Amino acid sequence: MTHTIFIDGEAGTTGLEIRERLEARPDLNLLLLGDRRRDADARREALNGADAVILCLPDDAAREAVSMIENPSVKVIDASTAYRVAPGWAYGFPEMDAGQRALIARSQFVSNPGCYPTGFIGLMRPLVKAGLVPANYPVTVNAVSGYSGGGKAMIAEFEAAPEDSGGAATAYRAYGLTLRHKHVPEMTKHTGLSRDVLFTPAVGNYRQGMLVEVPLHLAALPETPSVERLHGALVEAYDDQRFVEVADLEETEAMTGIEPEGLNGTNRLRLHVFGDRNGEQARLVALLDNLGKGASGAAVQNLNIMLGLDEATGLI
Ligand SMILES: NC(=O)C1=CN([C@@H]2O[C@H](COP(=O)(O)OP(=O)(O)OC[C@H]3O[C@@H](n4cnc5c(N)ncnc54)[C@H](OP(=O)(O)O)[C@@H]3O)[C@@H](O)[C@H]2O)C=CC1
Ligand SMILES: CC(=O)N[C@@H](CCC(=O)OP(=O)(O)O)C(=O)O
Repeated sequence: MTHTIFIDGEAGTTGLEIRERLEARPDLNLLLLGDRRRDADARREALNGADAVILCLPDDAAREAVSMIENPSVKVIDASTAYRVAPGWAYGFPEMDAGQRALIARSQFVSNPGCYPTGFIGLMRPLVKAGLVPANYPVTVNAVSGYSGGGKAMIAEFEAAPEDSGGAATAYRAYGLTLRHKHVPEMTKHTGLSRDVLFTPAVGNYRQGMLVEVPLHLAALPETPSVERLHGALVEAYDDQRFVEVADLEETEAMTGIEPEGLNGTNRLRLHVFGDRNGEQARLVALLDNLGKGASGAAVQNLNIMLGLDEATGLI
């Protein structure tokens, strides 16, 4: 059986990556609008005629697309921030809880997680659930992303020829300085924290890949958990998961650095627990491709789950 898929936003950064992952699949038929992709009538027809639609649009355009869908049998995956904490939408992070995959499978509306939240929730949710980090703990999350995270506009900024931009793009930029980044609500809600996380993102002068970090003073946590205990909680949470892995402690102890491009082109998320020798501090670090498990890879994984296909089809 062939399923018909429509990607609204097919020519954007996320849309193009999804298209690449789906185009070669014989089990799927892609509906492409080409030059008619901004035509409201063409979009409405495609949005209601496909078996599944993936919205790769800015938030307002995603809300508009959802309002056009009248066919209750169309499965909807939204890659934007619009519905990530909205009632009636399942959060598309299948590994985050034992029942999440089944919830995604039976939902009509699934919101694809943000790239930074995928790393952060992956690290923190099991620790909060295990009681190692209290729900009201003041958590800080520091992160760096490649510039493709900012979509077409940021790619154009960073890849502009010097003669067009008046000089080379910056090497590194801290942003989100008002501390009200759009990812804070989903990061807080889906880890089970009661206090907004303090999020300090940055963008570097490389195309894709990201590191998401949480530094912890272990003595400030109940029972001063050891690095081994934090690591054990993560290992237990992701046992047998294909796309989420926890690096061995021996491996992390031998590492002298970690680079954000290490999982590019994959749908994988790797979690590390670094710690000091006295067991007083830990540095949790998630590595992922912002366009892989952080966006397009995750969308394809959710699509497979929602259509009842092998979850790994078309993914690395
Ligand atoms: N880049 C990333 O790493 C990630 C992105 N996301 C989210 O995915 C969504 C898409 O982001 P991204 O691919 O980076 O963005 P881009 O800017 O690269 O692409 C956006 C696409 O949306 C289309 N579009 C914009 N406005 C409208 C509209 N009013 N009606 C119809 N189409 C419209 C554009 O069409 P046209 O081609 O005609 O300009 C373009 O194809 C965003 O919500 C973003 O937050 C989520 C996780 C990671
Ligand atoms: C480098 C950069 O600008 N990154 C984007 C996040 C990309 C992303 O995850 O998009 P969603 O918001 O849809 O999740 C930002 O911080 O807004």
